[in-house]
Amino acid sequence: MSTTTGGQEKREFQAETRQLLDLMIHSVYSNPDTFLRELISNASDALDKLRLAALTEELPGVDTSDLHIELIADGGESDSARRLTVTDNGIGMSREEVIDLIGTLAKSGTAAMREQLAAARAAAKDGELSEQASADLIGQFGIGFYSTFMVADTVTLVTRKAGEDEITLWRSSGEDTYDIATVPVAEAASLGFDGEVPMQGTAIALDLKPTGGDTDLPDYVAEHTLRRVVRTYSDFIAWPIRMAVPDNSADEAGEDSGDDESADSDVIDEGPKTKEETLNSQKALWTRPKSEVTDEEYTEFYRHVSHAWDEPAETLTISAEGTFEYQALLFIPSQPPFDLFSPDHRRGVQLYVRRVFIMDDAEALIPQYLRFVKGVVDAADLSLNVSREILQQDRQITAIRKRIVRKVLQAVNAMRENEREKFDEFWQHFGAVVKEGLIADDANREQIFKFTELESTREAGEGENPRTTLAEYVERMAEGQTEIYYITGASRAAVENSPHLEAFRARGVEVLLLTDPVDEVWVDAATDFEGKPLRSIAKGDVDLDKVGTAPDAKSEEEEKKADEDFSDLLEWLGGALEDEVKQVRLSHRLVDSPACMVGDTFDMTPQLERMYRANGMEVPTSKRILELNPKHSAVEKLRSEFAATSNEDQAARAELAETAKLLAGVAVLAEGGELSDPAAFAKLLASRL
Ligand SMILES: Nc1ncnc2c1ncn2[C@@H]1O[C@H](COP(=O)(O)OP(=O)(O)OP(=O)(O)O)[C@@H](O)[C@H]1O
Repeated sequence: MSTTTGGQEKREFQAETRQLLDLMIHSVYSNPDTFLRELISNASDALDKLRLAALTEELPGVDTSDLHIELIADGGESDSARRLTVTDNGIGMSREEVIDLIGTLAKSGTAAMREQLAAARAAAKDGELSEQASADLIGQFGIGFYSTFMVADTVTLVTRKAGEDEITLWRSSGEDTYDIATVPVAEAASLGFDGEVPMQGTAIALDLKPTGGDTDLPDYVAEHTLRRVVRTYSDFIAWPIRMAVPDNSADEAGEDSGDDESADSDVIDEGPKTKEETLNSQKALWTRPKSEVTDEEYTEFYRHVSHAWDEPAETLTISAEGTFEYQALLFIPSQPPFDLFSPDHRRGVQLYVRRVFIMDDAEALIPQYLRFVKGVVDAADLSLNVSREILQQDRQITAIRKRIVRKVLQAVNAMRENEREKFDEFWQHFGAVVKEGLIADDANREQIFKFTELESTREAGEGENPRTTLAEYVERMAEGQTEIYYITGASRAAVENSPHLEAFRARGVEVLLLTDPVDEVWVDAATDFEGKPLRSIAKGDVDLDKVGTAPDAKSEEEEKKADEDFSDLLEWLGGALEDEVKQVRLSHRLVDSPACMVGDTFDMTPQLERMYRANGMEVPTSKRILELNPKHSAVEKLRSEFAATSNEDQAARAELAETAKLLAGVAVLAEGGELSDPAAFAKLLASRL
């Protein structure tokens, strides 16, 4: 909803944005300093974009001679009249961009944000979020511009998009609405902004909250505070961050200053003399040796490039000289972004060419399965005009990507070997993503397998890792076992209780329990490990005769007899259930359960079919095989009743067919599957109670 008066409007924030603002204003985030990092980071991006636009001649004639960020600290008349303004002469924003980017939360984040906020509120006492819960939320969504409301009562943004003749003012005190006004440049004064209107770029003026009281905020117009915050969080920013500071040099220079001194003396009456100082060192972090950079500097740089608020789990530096000269500074995050599995997730690292920013999210540098890796690659020999399409085919980029992949995989492996807890967290957050590499990256599959940890039926001892690598699994394989057994399914609880496992359990044979959706796919792509085939225990026939130790091994004669005894029943059932299953046979994998469903070796599992369908693909439903346990009383009863009746007795046969359908339904439920017609099954079951 909005009210319009000419170019001026009062607009309401979206519900999510309002909730977020409320969170910002009413819960004190543990580190209010970060608002300045966010503003400087945005300003730096705006300067990068302007320089790039000028380089690629999108915006010819734009002034890039003195691109910089400026902090204007105004102590005002009293504590409550202090104002800090952050300006940049970068790309600026159009009115629409201000509404879209500043007035609204990033679109991809809104739904996720809404859910998380609701969940956090539901979990909180009286709907009030704790400091930690707010910090977690802020941390996950990286709230950028809105963090200004931690320190300011009113925020005013004035901006002019490069190449446009309008200036837009946006103002809000973080409640339900914001004001927005757009005027032609010539009428900038009519905006009523009581600061300097930028003729290029953006100015963000913060009318600061008082320093005393409950909030206990630092004084963000004090020189020492601003110096400290810039040094701590933004030292590496490539653009100068300037501020006017008291100039004592004139006093020290004494008479030598001559004419200048007397010229300046006119100004002295207006207040103390100041000079512009650059507060940051501007050193690109990736050009500095790792030993000279502190962890804090890396952390802040990581937060700048990734728009994240967590700590990096690993920091990797790569440097190459010779034919392809480049440097890379890469990070493995400790927390996953909320959209890691969303198709909109932006992948890739920033690309620079000789310190000049070229593009964000250069996906050609990182494969999809390492999409969580963030950072910078600075390549010496690329054209500044390089496009995404060209990057995809560039030999140098291919070589860099290969090296990055190798380095990241090595780092993950080292983490597993040396830092168990860190690896556990990494695997919990990113394991399912890395496993996509088992499908997509044949060349590195072996390397990925080294640290791919999977759940299994093995009972881990106290303090032991409950997951296993394939190499560890192979070492423990039972006597006579030549294949790696696994079962896939929707959850551990579902697969763990699946009837398919019974014979394996009885023989003490370990089975991998694979419950990530991606597992369904990589097991088909990576058909073996160290020459041992991977084998689904829910597909094909299993022959466990020579594997492990059977508690009640049946002799060949016994098996032959069972086959003979059941052959008529099985044949008849094949016909009676032909709409539901493609075959009915006796099982070698059941011990306690009466029946289970299996697929043919190359059939898709029902979960995989569902996954493909969820992704909009058309997949026919493949019929499965019903296996019966001849030792189970229900199956034995079915056999004897079948033997005691004839085909002529239609009512009796219909009843037997129903019993078989019940068994088939039970088999699906037991593996945690979905019945094709639950209502019919329920009705049938109820009629037998
Ligand atoms: N000084 C600025 N100049 C030009 N555009 C800006 C400026 N500040 C913000 N923006 C635009 O507004 C967008 C939103 O900024 P905001 O800080 O809220 O989020 P962000 O930086 O994109 O990401 P995150 O929320 O993850 O920090 C930016 O992406 C940018 O397009």
